[in-house]
Amino acid sequence: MFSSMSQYDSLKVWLDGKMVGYSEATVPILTHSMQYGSGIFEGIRAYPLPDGSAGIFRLSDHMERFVNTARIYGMNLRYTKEELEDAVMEVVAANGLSSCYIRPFAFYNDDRIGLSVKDKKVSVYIAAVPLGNYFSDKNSGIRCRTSSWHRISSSVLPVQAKASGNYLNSIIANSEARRSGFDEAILTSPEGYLAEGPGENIFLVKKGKVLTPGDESDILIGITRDTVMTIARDLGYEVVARQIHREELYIADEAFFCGTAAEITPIVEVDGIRIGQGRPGNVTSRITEALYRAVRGDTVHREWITSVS
Ligand SMILES: CCC[C@H](NCc1c(COP(=O)(O)O)cnc(C)c1O)C(=O)O
Repeated sequence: MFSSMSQYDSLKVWLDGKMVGYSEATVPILTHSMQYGSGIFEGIRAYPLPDGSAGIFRLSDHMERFVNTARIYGMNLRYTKEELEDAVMEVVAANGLSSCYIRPFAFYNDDRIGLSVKDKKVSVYIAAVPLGNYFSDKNSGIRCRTSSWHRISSSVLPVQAKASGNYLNSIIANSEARRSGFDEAILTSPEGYLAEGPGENIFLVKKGKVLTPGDESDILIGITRDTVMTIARDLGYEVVARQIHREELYIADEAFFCGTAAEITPIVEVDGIRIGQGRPGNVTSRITEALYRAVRGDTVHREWITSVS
């Protein structure tokens, strides 16, 4: 028998418009999205603000991507972006979490066998859970390997949609990296250009310039990536989004992942080759400090913060 106990049992979840206890939010085991990876989701962080309230970071941008992902897959969410933003705020408030990771999820809540999604009910839930560092050795930097699996191509699946099925590509790459003794994978395109991590976007620093794969790359257009590009420009760095050859990783002065869960995680080694000094670089540290201030609402970008008390 599966254990019904979970570390989240005390939490409340928003499910199809109602707040329910975590252990009541269950679905039949033959549910379509459990069988075929047809769910869609978001990952959002809230950080404690000086007044003790929770500051949800770039809520509107995340929920816009969520509704866009549903649109790409033709899923009828039955809720507007604004209604879902209110629901996110309700979940954070109901759980009294000033610092948390928020997971909106939409899925085909129907357990009839078969791939077709026609006439299948779409359910939406929103959970908020405590989350610390995504990588345990985040501060000292992580060791990565380029994956033997390429990033999914937008000719195969919509890479700008945050859909569960995309994460099989992420999982197989991350598993290969971990099995071979590394902390994370770095995925490239079939042509050998840099793409991103399994759950993160990637940046390089070279001669003071901040580089990241361009929007035309097969990557999820990350919200933290956009934040980092804005912060880097605010700090006076030239930011270049372009196609990046894999080998540019090996000669970079600095490299780092960014994402809602990963925040900014320095990369100090790739495929056994030390990046820069083999420790987090100065540009990475300056951007990290500025992000730390931004998510706590004490910089010019107050529009990024939605406060929930
Ligand atoms: C398991 C997925 C976790 C999720 N990954 C986010 C993510 C990012 C960064 O996007 P953003 O900055 O908008 O978060 C980039 N690329 C991929 C494939 C991602 O899954 C996260 O919450 O960070």
